[in-house]
Amino acid sequence: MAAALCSASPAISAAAAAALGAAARRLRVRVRAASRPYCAAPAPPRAAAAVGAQSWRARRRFAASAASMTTEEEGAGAEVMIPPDNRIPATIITGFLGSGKTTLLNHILTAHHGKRIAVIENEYGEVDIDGSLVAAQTAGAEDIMMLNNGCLCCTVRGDLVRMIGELVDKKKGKFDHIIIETTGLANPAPIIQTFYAEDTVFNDVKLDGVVTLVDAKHARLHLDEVKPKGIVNEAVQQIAYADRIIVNKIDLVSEPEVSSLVERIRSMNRMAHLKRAEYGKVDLDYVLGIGGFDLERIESAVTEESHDDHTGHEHKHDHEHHHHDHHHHDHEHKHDHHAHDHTHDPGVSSVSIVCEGEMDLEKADMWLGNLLLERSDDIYRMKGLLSVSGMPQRFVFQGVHDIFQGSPERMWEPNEPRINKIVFIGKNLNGEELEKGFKDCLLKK
Ligand SMILES: Nc1nc2c(ncn2[C@@H]2O[C@H](COP(=O)(O)OP(=O)(O)OP(=O)(O)O)[C@@H](O)[C@H]2O)c(=O)[nH]1
Repeated sequence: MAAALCSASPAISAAAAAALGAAARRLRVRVRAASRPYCAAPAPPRAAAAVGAQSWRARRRFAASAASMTTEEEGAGAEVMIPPDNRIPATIITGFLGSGKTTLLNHILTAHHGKRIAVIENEYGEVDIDGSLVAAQTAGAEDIMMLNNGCLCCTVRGDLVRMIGELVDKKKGKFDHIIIETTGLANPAPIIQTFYAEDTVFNDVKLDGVVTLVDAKHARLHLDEVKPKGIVNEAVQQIAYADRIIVNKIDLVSEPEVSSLVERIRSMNRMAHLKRAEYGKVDLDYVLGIGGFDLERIESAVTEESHDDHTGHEHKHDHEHHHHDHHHHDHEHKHDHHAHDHTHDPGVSSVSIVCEGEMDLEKADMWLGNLLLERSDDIYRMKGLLSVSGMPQRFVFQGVHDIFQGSPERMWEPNEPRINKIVFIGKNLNGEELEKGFKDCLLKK
């Protein structure tokens, strides 16, 4: 694994104190946490002290903490309570061996976007400065660091934490974005979790998004591969965790082949945006600056729009559609005729639920906590947006297995329908049960 800095232009605007303050006010939850509290940011500013204190006491209770945040806000003003999140964004690029990760990275590094990008490479096997680092140097890399190589998902996660820490300590102000390229054989879950579970990372760096490259020619083979019991199929996992999917190498296959692959991918992950590409050529704002809480796909699951190739900008909210209570499961969707076709992808699917009404945050917190206690192995990822009783902001949360984290986000617009959404991606999901659990957390009228 190695890191390189690629320079281009503006400075990081974040004042360190503000970033830490913001981090202190974002609450994290780890269901199977040890006794140590997980909100270990330095003492928060006075206005947020109550929130910070509550989150220290109750790891699984974003409800109580957020409620107190609202109360404070009524007197202090929303700007005081929810400062901008100035942490450095980090993007994870994952995808099976040879799917085009390095090609995409080169595309990003050599494009004109004005961002200075620090790259963390995870090479499996021999230490290898590959094409991306060469590109980084060509594009003006300031520094290259070599670390122990090995599989990022298991042996060198500590190295990842140290490396990010080092980048932040020594290079802060010299880069605006971190990109981590994983090995093709990595399960990205532990890497994603690093951004929530490691205080030193969480305070300074936020996960911007997970970009998964899919090799249009070979993906089927990898997805179909039956693994011994207990061994995960990395290709499936990489799709399940994605925020953005790039079906790459479409020049090598026919259109019907791509379409059927796209449909299969959609059945596993309805939350991610998906684009087709050759040589990783996508608009950069498709992969950088995603923002952790992009929930547009949840809408599209409801609106039944085209299954194909959305970009963040093409896909506008249509609030007309929010008026339906809806639970969506790929196996129950309009493609019912496919319901039992998916014998491969061992039960990996997504369930999305959208409903109107006000949430009881305390109840939702309990429900999610208990659900993850029982099912965290199967629930790979979840994201949600809540309309919370008495809270003027949208409350957003996301989780990766047994870690979930939530915080108030922007204010609700005056005429914006107050809806609640949640998406689960995982194995053996029971849509009805999840929907019932979620809706039971609504305040009864
Ligand atoms: N035909 C075709 N070849 C591509 C495309 N994208 C990438 N390649 C080629 O596929 C090969 C593998 O691409 P890489 O970018 O190295 O893939 P990777 O995912 O980084 O590979 P690993 O690091 O081994 O996991 C290279 O020879 C690329 O030039 C594409 O869209 N079409």
